[in-house]
Amino acid sequence: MEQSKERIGFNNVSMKFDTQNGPLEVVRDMSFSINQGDFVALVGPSGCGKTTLMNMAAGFLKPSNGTVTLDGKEIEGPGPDRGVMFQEYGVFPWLTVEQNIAFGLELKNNSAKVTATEKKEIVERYLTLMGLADFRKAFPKTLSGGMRQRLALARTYAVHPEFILMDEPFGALDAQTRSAMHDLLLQILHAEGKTVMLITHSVEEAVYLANKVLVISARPSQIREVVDIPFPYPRHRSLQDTPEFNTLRSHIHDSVMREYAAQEAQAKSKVSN
Ligand SMILES: Nc1ncnc2c1ncn2[C@@H]1O[C@H](COP(=O)(O)OP(=O)(O)OP(=O)(O)O)[C@@H](O)[C@H]1O
Repeated sequence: MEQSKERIGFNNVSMKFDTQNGPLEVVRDMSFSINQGDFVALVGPSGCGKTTLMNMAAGFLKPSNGTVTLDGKEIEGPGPDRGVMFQEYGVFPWLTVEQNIAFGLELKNNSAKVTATEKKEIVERYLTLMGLADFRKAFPKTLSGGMRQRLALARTYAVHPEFILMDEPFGALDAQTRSAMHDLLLQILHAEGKTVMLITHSVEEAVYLANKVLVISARPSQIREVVDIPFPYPRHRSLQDTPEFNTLRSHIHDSVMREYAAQEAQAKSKVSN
């Protein structure tokens, strides 16, 4: 499939929530495309509406106005083509580590015909890749936050979704594991050619992983800036030490900080009114 074909489209999307304090306009008339093979990272101030946008792509929320489409058709609900990983990990506490990884494959079993042997191989592969092999029989509550996050990553990757939608997937990891998980994700994408939407608070992570970074404005959110990240894949960690990487990182960082300041100013003016 050609690289530039639109897969997920946000078309004049607006979102208003009814809250105890009246209507809250979270997203205003936003349009952007996620094309085949894109890795799109969304950065912006806390509470600006990034998770809301991801929920729309996942099919958990419908916009108040406008449409979110997949291959030109309006998204009506979640589907196995979109693997979603939320901030709060998304692992089932009543299943062991290996049962958690196998869970999505069992669901997929009906449609995509994963045999029992293949399922075992996939589970083993991700237990090893995520450093969880010694904990296969453990329940999530006995794992550290970082291990639970690795388990959630394993669950998301194991079902081989066409799209990976991730909300702060690496937030609970220590710096070394985070770095290893970045490289693992890049490897998987390189091998399997997926399309990714990532929400992150780390500008460095966004620039290292993505080919396009969207800077989202203070609420009501709009796209403040689209920054193309020109570094070819596969990428290596040494990229992060180059002047080109640092120039992009500081540019995006400044842009995000301006939006933080705008959001703070908005909040202060509400308090003083
Ligand atoms: N179902 C809902 N009902 C009412 N308000 C909501 C609902 N979902 C989200 N909001 C509000 O919409 C705003 C945007 O929330 P959202 O979680 O999308 O932001 P975010 O950019 O992902 O934040 P963060 O970076 O802190 O995770 C917040 O003010 C939140 O309180």
